[in-house]
Parts: sequence; C-alpha cells; structure tokens
Amino acid sequence: MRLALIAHDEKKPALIEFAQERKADLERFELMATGTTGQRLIDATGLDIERKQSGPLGGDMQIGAEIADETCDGVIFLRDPLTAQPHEPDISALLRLCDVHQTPLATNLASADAVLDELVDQLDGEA
Ligand SMILES: O=C(CO)COP(=O)(O)O
Repeated sequence: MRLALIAHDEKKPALIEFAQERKADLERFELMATGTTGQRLIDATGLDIERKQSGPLGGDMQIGAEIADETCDGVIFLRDPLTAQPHEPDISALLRLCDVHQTPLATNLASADAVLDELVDQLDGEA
C-alpha cells in the first residue's frame, strides 16, 4: 500500500513529530513525499521514502498523477492554512483528485491519525 506525506514549511515540524511517533506503522507502507518534506523526514526518521519534486516545482502534480493512476492509497498533507502558496492551483488539483478517486486524505494532524489508523486496519485485513 502506498502513502504520500506532504507538509508546507510551517507544518513540517508537526509532520516530522507525527512520523517519529508513528514510525512503526509508517514503515509498513511504500512511502512517497514531495521533495523537501521527504528529505526532512528521511533525515529525522530514517524512513525509506521516494522523493518527488519539491511542491512548488511540481511535486504535488506528481503525487496527483499517482492518485489519478490509483497507485497512491492515501495522502497525509499538512497544509498551512495561513500562508499563500505560489503553487496553489497544484495543491487544489491534488486535493480535487483525492475526491475524484476516493483517496483517503488528511489535511491536519487530528485527521492524520485517523487516516493512518484506517489504512493500517486495511493492511491488517489484507494480511
Ligand atoms: O509545497 C509543498 C506542497 O504543496 C511541499 O513541498 P516540499 O515538500 O518540497 O516543501
């Protein structure tokens, strides 16, 4: 099962803390991330993560393409709701594709735990 992890700059520390706390669960997934998020997570946790381009350079679009291909089973995307992003159209497109393809999506820490719990349950059901 493939899971995407993304965070805007202000939210990267929270995503790193989340990944540290939930490392044992996250290790069970094939992980992908936008470029800077991925590198920060790798440095902080040692998780094996496929890095796409940085978000502003097309990383959201690359993850969106995986969602469209249905090769991405869930997205945890800690967005910064208080800072304008130059690539807002890419972000909207990614979120829209999650809705089109019924891909579980968490955009804050509270729902990140819920989405990860559900995907772990699915993995356990498959095992
Ligand atoms: O901008 C992002 C998502 O929209 C995240 O990109 P980075 O992980 O490269 O910072």
